[in-house]
Amino acid sequence: MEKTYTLEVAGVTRQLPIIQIAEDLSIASFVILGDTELVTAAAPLLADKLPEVDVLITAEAKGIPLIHEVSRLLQMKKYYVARKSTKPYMDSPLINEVVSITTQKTQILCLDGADAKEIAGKRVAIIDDVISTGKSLLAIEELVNKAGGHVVARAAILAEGSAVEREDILFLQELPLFPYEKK
Ligand SMILES: O=P(O)(O)OC[C@H]1O[C@H](OP(=O)(O)OP(=O)(O)O)[C@H](O)[C@@H]1O
Ligand SMILES: Nc1ncnc2[nH]cnc12
Repeated sequence: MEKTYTLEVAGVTRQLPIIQIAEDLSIASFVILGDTELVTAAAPLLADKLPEVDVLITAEAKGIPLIHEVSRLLQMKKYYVARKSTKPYMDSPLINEVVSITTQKTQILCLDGADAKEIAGKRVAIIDDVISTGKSLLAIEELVNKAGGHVVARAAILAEGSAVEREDILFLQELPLFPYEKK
């Protein structure tokens, strides 16, 4: 039978499948895409924790439903998404490399130049579903800095592994890593 981890967050319980991602490491897979109940339960709690900010930004893909709901609750008319590929409709995108705990090949993060212009000089909150190694967070922060914005908050539903020790992030719940778990 599949091993699972019971996550309780924002009054919602989920059985997360434990998935091996490296020879010596498994994670409890947390996928909020499609999970309306969890996103709508977690977003107001995160929104309450945020300081005053001008704009919100996330990275494609799993942060998108969350940032949408947080933005809606804060009555912000727009949010920003750093994409994982460039598109022909982007105007001079800013590009950075990103490696996350689940990354299997080099990925990029890019911010449309038109969005970058709007972020310049703004107080920015980075929103994500989970912060683990912090590399995705850092890659987004570097893009915001390149755009001339100032990151004033870093928020996620979950802090995974050693991220729970960070004092510069806001989060609702901890998620353990599973080193040397055998299937
Ligand atoms: O702290 P880190 O180790 O960087 O991990 C956190 C990142 O990993 C996940 O995205 P993932 O890379 O799995 O991409 P996806 O959202 O496109 O599925 C998550 O949405 C975060 O952005
Ligand atoms: N536990 C997790 N599940 C899915 N994606 C992740 N990215 C970082 N940690 C993750």
